[in-house]
Amino acid sequence: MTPFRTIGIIGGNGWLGRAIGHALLDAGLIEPSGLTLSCRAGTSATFADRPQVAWTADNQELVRRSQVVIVSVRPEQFPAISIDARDRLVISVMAGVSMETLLARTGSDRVVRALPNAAAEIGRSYTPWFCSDAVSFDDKALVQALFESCGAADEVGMQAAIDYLTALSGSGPAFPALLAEAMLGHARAHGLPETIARRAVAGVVCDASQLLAKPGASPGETVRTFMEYRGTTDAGLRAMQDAGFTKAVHAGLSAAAAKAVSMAEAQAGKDRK
Ligand SMILES: NC(=O)C1=CN([C@@H]2O[C@H](COP(=O)(O)OP(=O)(O)OC[C@H]3O[C@@H](n4cnc5c(N)ncnc54)[C@H](O)[C@@H]3O)[C@@H](O)[C@H]2O)C=CC1
Ligand SMILES: O=C(O)[C@@H]1CCC=N1
Repeated sequence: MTPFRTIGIIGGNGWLGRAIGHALLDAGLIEPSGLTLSCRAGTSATFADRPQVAWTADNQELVRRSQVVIVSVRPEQFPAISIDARDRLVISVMAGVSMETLLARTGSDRVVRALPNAAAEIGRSYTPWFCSDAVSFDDKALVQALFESCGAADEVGMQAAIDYLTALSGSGPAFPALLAEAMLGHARAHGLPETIARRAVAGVVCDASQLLAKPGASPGETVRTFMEYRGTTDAGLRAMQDAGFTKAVHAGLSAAAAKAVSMAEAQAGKDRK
């Protein structure tokens, strides 16, 4: 199935742009000759194994060649990009750039605000997306297929949910990394050999966490089941809670969500000036 004939990724050389490009090609959603990527140098060794993929430094040229335009530059790089993308389906994956800003700066009325995460690189992103009124039923099916090539995806009906989820699932891959780093530091301080410490931490954070992916699994029930042993895990969980674990997680998510909102307001403010 190749539902897209032409797609362009502005910032196709970046972490997320590259991951999306690879996912689309690997899923067979686009032929290499239908994919155009832009970067400031105008060429890159990325996708060298697929020489039909086109590179350009000219983002308007990318728009000209593409029915679907994905914007994947950093939010602070977006104001420097001047494109007229009317009649194109525009998909932004940028954190903290509002629908209103995207509509105003791209000239398109068919705009999607999506928030994948870094696990797109391994086909395991969770990507919520929100769209403007003019996005058609067929466009929506394409957007869902596009992000399912990177993992799981859901349309959400409220833009505010995207700002919130920017924090929860967009930034999310960094949070288990922080937990793993804290565990590693503790294991090292207890004299564990580095290899064993790393294997033990990966065993917990990457492997044992998959218990939560079992059908019907519930994080709350898992915690309660462990606590019922009144043993080592219960002692550990209680000490973590007493030290403010849940409070720290909630504070982190609130700070990240507030940052997404303030970034969007700052971009909109620049447009009003
Ligand atoms: N990396 C992540 O985990 C996630 C990133 N995002 C969003 O995705 C966007 C991209 O993030 P990353 O890929 O991580 O950043 P990145 O810095 O790796 O990639 C951005 C790319 O855009 C290129 N670029 C900058 N200006 C350009 C221009 N005028 N024309 C063409 N290319 C240009 C840069 O050279 C770079 O290769 C950001 O807005 C970020 O908020 C969203 C969710 C997760
Ligand atoms: O940290 C950031 O701003 C971006 C958005 C989500 C992940 N990375």
